[in-house]
This record gives sequence, structure tokens and C-alpha cells, in this order.
Amino acid sequence: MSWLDLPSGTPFGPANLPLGVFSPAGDDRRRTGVAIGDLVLDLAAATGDPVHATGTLNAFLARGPRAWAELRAQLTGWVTDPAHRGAVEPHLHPRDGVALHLPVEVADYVDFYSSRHHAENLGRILRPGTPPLSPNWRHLPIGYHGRAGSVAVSGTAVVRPHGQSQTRDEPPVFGPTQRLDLEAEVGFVVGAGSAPGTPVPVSAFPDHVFGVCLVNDWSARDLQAWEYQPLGPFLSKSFLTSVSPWVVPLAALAAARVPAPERDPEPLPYLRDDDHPWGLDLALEVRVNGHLVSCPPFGCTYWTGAQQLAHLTVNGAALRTGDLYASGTVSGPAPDQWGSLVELSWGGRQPLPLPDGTARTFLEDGDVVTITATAPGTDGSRIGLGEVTGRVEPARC
Ligand SMILES: O=C(O)/C=C/C(=O)CC(=O)CC(=O)O
Ligand SMILES: [Ca+2]
Ligand SMILES: [Mg+2]
Repeated sequence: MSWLDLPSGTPFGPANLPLGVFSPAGDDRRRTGVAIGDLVLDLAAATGDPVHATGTLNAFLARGPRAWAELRAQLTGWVTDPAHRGAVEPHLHPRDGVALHLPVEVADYVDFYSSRHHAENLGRILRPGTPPLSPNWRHLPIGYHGRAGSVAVSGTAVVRPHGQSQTRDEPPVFGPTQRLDLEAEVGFVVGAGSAPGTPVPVSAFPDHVFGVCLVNDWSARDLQAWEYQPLGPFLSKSFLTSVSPWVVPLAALAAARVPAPERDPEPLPYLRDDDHPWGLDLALEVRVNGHLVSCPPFGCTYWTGAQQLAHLTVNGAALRTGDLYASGTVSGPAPDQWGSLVELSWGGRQPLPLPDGTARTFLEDGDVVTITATAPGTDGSRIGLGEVTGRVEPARC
């Protein structure tokens, strides 16, 4: 319950309280805000704490889990107890009037590959005649280090990238990608860093990860197919990675926790998570030009965010505030649960019909891709992760 006049069924009710960075209409100073209903509460003004006027969440997140919990308890009190109305109300802004910015200055960016259904689909599409999963897949969360500097906030234009591609033993050609794709993913935002040389165990996940966002890991499949062996994706994914502006705290997802699927074989000890199930029952939706094309269920992802973090640090690599790692494309078992067009069009061989009478293999200039997600909240409501959206613009140069 809240004294605020919240729209019924709002995904940003008092059980959510995601943090983001905004600037109010007519004022370009960035500050931390919390989304509540159709409003944003200015935390710099409401708390008087300069950490919320720094223009990114980093300095606040670096304070660690005790500070995160204290702020959350304070905010919960503010939005539920009418005694705080007079102090809080002057610092609320209509959400549709503010500009939303990249919430964190991204330190390092990692992309995992942890949906078994996605990995098997890609194996079948790209490597027919070989086993769909590589021999290491069920032993470790496969990933690669991506480009932190091209992570951008939702709404950033997706300029069709140029690059090399090659078909059927012909010499490679240079030009705009003909196979621009989306990848629906969940991102984990690291708040508290770790010491070099000290692996972070699965159990310490909530001590380091503040919360989650939505990620679209835009991918140029033709560039990728030519460049990816033997070192993995490079320019085919580094031109842009879009993230949603609101970071939903792990604390808001307590009711969404589910055990991950059965692992076979049992993982090595540092990846065991029996006592720390961090599967998350997030219901994703992917729209192209407003048409729902897929509903990927995050809960069936094979490796959890906690296992990904343990693997990412098991060699002693230190975490830094602002590190972002993405789950990998989220796909469920059914075709209407696949999180990329390369799957939905089965490698471009089966165009995906849209309700407007057109069909897609890959993205066309002008297409708008929007990924949203909801989850069960701790008060019985459904909470939202907001959206990550982007419009494809024609290639430049
Ligand atoms: O299997 C491949 O060759 C390629 C896989 C991907 O492109 C997926 C990727 O970026 C990781 C992921 O999002 O799951
Ligand atoms: Ca990806
Ligand atoms: Mg880097």
C-alpha cells in the first residue's frame, strides 16, 4: 500500500523500487532516481546525499550491500507511510517528462551463453552435423569479454554496422550487415568490487551484485560467422549493446527465485549451487514494431547469475563497481520462446511472419525492437524491469 496515487497494476509499485539515472525536464543535471508508479523520485534532492548527484549509480553501489538495504528500507518507508508525504512529494517528477540515462558507468562487460535451448539452437543452425552443444558447455558457463564502451541506454539509435562477411568460398566483401539481429538477455550489475586473487563464491552473489536490467546484445550474424573462429565474437557484437534504464535490486526479486534446471553432469564444486538457487522467474517479451514475436522464460536458464559470477572470478580476476555481465540470449524450449531472430527464422531460412503482413528474417532499417520483462514481487504484485528499446537506422558512410 502507498499514499501515492499509483496506477492499478503498475509494474513499479512499492515492491520494486528500481534505481536509475535521470534528468528532469529543462535541467540537464543527472541524478539518481527511483521509479514509483508513473513518477520518478529524485534521490539527490530527497536524501540530500551528494552520492545521488554524481550522474551514475557507481558511487552509491560501491558502498555495498548494507547501504543498498538501508536505502531500500528508507524508500519503502517513504512510499508507504503517509507521514513522509510532505517531505517526499516535492521531489517527484512525472516519469514521461524526464530523460533517462545509462544507469552505471560500465567497467567491464561480459556476455555469457547460458541458455541451453539457445545454445542448442545456434549449434544446429550454424554447425549442422556436429553435436549441438560443445563438449565444455555443461561443465562451465561459456562467455566472452565484450566492449564496455559501447553499452548504451535504451532508446539509443542502432546504426547498421559495416564489416567483413564471406559466403561460399568467395573472397570476403565489406559492407553493411545484411543479418542484423537482436538478442534478448538479462544483465547483472556489479555494485561491490572484489579483491584481486580472491574468487567470489556462488554464495556471495548478493554481496556483489546489486541488481538486474534488460539487455539487447545487437548482433551482426554475417560478420559474426566470418570472424568468430577461433577467438569468438568481436566486431559483430561490439557496435552497440543496449540496456534498460532501471536497475531492479536483487532484493526486489526475492519472490522470483527458483531452482535452476537439473544439471547433468553435476558441476565442479565451485559451481555447485544447491544451497544458493538463483534461478529467476522473469517473463521476457520481445516485440518488433510493436508485434509480440517471442516470450522467453528466464527461469529455465541452465547457469544462474551466481554461477556466472563464480566462474568469472574463479581465476582471481577482480570485480569492479560497474561491471556488467549478461546472461546470454534467453530462449525457452518452444519456438515462440526463442530470444533471437536467427532462431525465430531458423538461420534466415524460414521468414517470421508479422501481423502487419510483412515477414522478417533479420532486422530492416526502421524496425523498432523492444524487450520487456516482469517478475513476481514480494507483495503478490507483478513487478517490471521496464524496457530496452532501439530503432534500426540505415548504415552510414
Ligand atoms: O553459437 C554461436 O556460434 C554463437 C552464439 C551467439 O551469438 C550467442 C551469444 O552472443 C551469446 C549469447 O547471447 O547467448
Ligand atoms: Ca549475447
Ligand atoms: Mg573493458
